[in-house]
Amino acid sequence: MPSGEDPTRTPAALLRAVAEFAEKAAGLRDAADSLTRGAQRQRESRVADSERRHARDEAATRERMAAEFARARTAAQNAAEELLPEPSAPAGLLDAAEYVGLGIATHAGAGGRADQSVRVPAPVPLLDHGNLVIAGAWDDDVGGLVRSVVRQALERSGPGQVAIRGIDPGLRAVTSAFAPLAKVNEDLLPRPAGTGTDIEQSLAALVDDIRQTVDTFQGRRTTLGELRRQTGQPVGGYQLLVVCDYPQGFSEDAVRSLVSIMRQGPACGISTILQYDPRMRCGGTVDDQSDTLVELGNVVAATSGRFEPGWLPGWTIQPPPAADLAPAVTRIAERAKAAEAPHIDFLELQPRLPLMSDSSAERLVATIGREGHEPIEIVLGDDREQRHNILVSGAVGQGKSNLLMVLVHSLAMRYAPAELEMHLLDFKEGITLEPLGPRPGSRSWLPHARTVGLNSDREYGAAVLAHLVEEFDRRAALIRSYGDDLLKYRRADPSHVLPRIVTVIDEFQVLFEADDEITERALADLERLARKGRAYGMHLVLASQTLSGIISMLAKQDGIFAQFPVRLALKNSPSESRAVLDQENTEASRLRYRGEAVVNLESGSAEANRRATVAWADEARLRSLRERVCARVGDSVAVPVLFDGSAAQRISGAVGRLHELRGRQRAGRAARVALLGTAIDVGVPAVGFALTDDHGRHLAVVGAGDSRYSGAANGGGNQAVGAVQAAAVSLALQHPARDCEFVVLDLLPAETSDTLGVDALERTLTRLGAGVLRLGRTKVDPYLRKLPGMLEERQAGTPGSSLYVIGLGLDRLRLSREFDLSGGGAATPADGLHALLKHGPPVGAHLLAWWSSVRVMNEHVGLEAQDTIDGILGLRISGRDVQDLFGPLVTWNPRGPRGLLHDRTGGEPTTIVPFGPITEDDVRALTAEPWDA
Ligand SMILES: Nc1ncnc2c1ncn2[C@@H]1O[C@H](COP(=O)(O)OP(=O)(O)OP(=O)(O)O)[C@@H](O)[C@H]1O
Repeated sequence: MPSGEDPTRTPAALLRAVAEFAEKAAGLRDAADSLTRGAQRQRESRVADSERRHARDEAATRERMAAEFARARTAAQNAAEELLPEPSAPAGLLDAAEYVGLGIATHAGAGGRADQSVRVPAPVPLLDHGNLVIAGAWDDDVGGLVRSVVRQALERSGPGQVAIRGIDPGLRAVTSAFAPLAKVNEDLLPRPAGTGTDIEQSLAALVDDIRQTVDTFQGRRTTLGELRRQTGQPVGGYQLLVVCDYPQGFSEDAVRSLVSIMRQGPACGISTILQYDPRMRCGGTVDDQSDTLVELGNVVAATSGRFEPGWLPGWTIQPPPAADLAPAVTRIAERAKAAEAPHIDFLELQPRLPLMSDSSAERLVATIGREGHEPIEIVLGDDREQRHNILVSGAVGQGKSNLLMVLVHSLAMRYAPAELEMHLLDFKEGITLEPLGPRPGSRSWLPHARTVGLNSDREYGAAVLAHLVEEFDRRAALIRSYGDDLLKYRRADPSHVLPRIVTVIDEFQVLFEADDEITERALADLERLARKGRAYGMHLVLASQTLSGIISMLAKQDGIFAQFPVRLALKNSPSESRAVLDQENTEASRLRYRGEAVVNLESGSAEANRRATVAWADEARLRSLRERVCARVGDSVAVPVLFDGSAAQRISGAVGRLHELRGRQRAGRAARVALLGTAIDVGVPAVGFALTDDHGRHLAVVGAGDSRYSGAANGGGNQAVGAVQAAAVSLALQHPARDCEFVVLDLLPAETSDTLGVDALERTLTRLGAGVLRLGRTKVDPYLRKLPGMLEERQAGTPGSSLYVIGLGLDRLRLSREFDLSGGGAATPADGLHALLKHGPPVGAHLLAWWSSVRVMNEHVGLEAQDTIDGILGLRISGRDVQDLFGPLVTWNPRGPRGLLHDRTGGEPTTIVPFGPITEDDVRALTAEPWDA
C-alpha cells in the first residue's frame, strides 16, 4: 500500500466492507422481518393493554432498522463501486484490473421475497491480488462467466498489458472470442495448451516468469502493480491464466507448477481463473493438491447456472447477461495495437554531465532508456567488454526511429565532435534524420554528423562504406604501431586526438537487396568494418525492420552478426525476434507497447534479456539541444554533408564546383565540363561530361523527361530539359570571356515549350552574358542546312567562340533524305546534324541534345555518324535500351530522379541525380553570384 493511503480504503478493506455491509444489510432485513412477524403475532393474541404501545415501538424500531438497512446497503454498494468504478476513460498503460465484477450478488432476504432482497455488485480481486476458482462442471453459464471476467481484465487494464494463457484440454475454446488480440501480438493470445506436455511447458514458462519478476523485486515485498506505480513504467506485463476442466490433462508436475503460480503469481502479475470440476478425481497427489488450489483463490460454486460466492454464504451471484463480445474485443485489440510507452523525458534521463565534456578515448556511452528505476546504458568500444557494434530491429511503427534518435543525441550530448563523428544513413522514405542535416536559416543540425543520407540509394550506402574503409586504412596506418590500440595511440601524445566514428544505417538490408556488384562491395566493406573497426574507434549501428530476410546471406559471411553483440529489439514477430536476438529467443515478440525494447548485450542469448522503456525523443527538446551544441561548436566544425535521394538537385547548389571550373578556364587549363547532376557519393560533388576538342565530344540526354521529380516550384519543368539546361548554364559560366554562343533548336510542342523550361534557359544564358539564338520549329531546318558550311568556315579559319547547339525534343526533327532534284548537292538537315556530330568538336562546336526515344536518336545519328556521341545520360529508358546504349552487361532500373551517365571513352556508367529544371531561385542565385570576385 503506498504510504499515506487510508487503510480503510485499500481494495482489500473495501472488499471486506462490501461483504460486511452486505451481510449487515441482509441481517437487518431478516431482523426487521421477524419483528414484523412478532408484531403480527401480538396483534393476533390481542394483548389489549399493551397493543397501542407496542404498535408505536414497532413502528419506531422498524423505521430505525430500515434506515440502517438502507445505509448498510448503500455502503456496500459504494464500496463495491469503488472497487469497480464505471470506466470513464480507457485504462491508462499502468492500470491493471485489480478487481473484476462477477455480477450482482443477491441475498434473498427472509422468506425469499423479492422485495426483501439485498443486491450489491460482486467484485472479486484479480490482477496483483488473487485468483478466481469456479468450482463446478463446465457449462455455457460457466463459459459466459469466464469470458466476462477475461473481458473485464482486458478492459480495466492498460492496453496490451494483459496476455491470456489458456489451458484447455476439453476444447472449450473459451478464449477464442478474443482472437483479434493474437493478430495484434501473438503473445497476447497464444494457442491454448491442450495436452499433457504442452500444459506442463506452458505452466513451467509461467513459473519462470514469476522467478524473473521476483528478481526484479530485489528482495522487496511488493507487487508488480506497485513496482509499476513507483517507477511510473509499465514494467513487465500481466498474464491471465485461464484453466478449463481442471484437473483433466494435469500431471503431478503440472499441478505443482499450478500451485506455485496461484500462490506466488498474483503479486508477480500472473492471476489464474481456474474452472475446476470437483467430481473429477485423478487420484494421488493431484487430488491432494487440488484441495490446496481451492484455498488459493476466491471460490464461486457453480451448479446449473447458479453461482454461490464462497465469501458470502447464503448469497447467489447473477452474472451479467451474455452479450456480443465482438465490438468490445475489436476495441481492446485496437487499443493494444496503438499502445505506446509512457514518455520518459530524454533530457531528464541523461546523466548530469557538462555538455560534450567526456572523452571517447576508452569508450562511448549512451543512455537510452530505463528498466524500472535503472537507466539503461549502452557502452561501445570498451576493450574489456568487447562490445563494439549494435544491431537494432523493430516492426514498422514500434519506435526504431525514436530509439536511433535517442542513441545519436545521447552520444552527441556527451562527446564533442572532436571526440565523436557520425555518419547517419537512412534507406527508407522517411524524415527521421532530416533535422540532423543542415537547413537554410536554422543552426540546429548535428555538428557531429559528417554525412546525413536521407532516402539513400544503395550506391550512396556503398560509397559511405567505401569512404569508411578508406578512413579505416588511414587509421590503421596511424595506430598499427601502437599495437592496434586506440587508447595507447591517444595516450602516447596529447596531439593524438582521433574521434570515434559511429555509423548508423537505418533499413540497412536495402543495401543488399540485389545480387549485384554493389551488394558485393558493400558486404565486403561492412564485414571489414564490423570485424576490425573497433580497434580504430569505428562502430556500426545497423537497424532493420526485417532482418530475417537477409540473415542467411549474412550468416554466410562467417557469422558477421557475431560482431554485433549489442542487440536492441523493439516489438516484432517471433521470427524477427529470433533473427535479431537468437534462435531460441522470442522475447521481442512478447513486448507490449511502442517504445518498449529488449536490451541484450550478449549477442541475443535469452538469459541476458532485459526489458526497457526507451526514452522519448521529443523533436522540440532535441532541436533545442542541437541548437545549444551548434552554438557551442560555432564554425569550428564543418556543416554535415546532406545527401537527400528524394530531393531534386539544383545547379545553383553547385556554385562551388562552378567557381572551381571557371577558375580553371581563367588559368587557361583543362576542358570545360557540362555539369549534369550530383554523384551518389560521399561529398556529393557535381559531375558532368567534359567537352574537349576531340571527336565525339557531344552529349545526348535520352529517355522520357519526367516532370514528377522536379517539384512544384518548377511549374512542371521537365527533367530532361533540366539536365540540358544545367549543362548549358555550366558551360556558359566556363567562358569568363563570354566567348560562346548557344543555338537552341526548340522542337518542343509550342504550347509547352516555355513551361518546359526553354524560356528559363534563354533568360539565364542571356543574363549570364552568353549569346543565345532560339530557333523555333520552322527555323531549325534552314539552320541545319547551313551548318556544314559554317563548320567548314570554322575549319578554314580560327574557330573563335565556342558553339553549343542545344537540341530540345529532337524526336520531332524530320530527317528524311530529300531527293535532290538539282543534283547540286545542297545540304539537307540530316547533313547538318551529321556534319556537326562528325566535325564539330575540333572546331569548338558541340551538340547537347535531348531525344526521348533511343530508337529515334539512333535513326537520326544513322550509320554516317555512328559512335560520334561519347556522352550519354539515360533517364527513363527500357532495359533493352540500357543495354543498347551502355553495353550488353549493364543492368539499370530507371527510378525516381536518377540518370545513368556514361562517357563512352572510358569508365563505367554511373548513377547520378540529375539537376532539376532551373527555377527562378536558381536564376536569382546564379546571376547574383560574384563570379569574378
Ligand atoms: N520510446 C517511446 N516512448 C513513447 N512513445 C513511443 C516511443 N517510441 C515510439 N513511440 C510511439 O510510436 C510511434 C512510432 O515510433 P517511430 O517512428 O520511432 O517508429 P518506427 O519503428 O521508426 O516506425 P517506422 O519504421 O514506421 O518509421 C511514435 O510516433 C510514438 O507515438
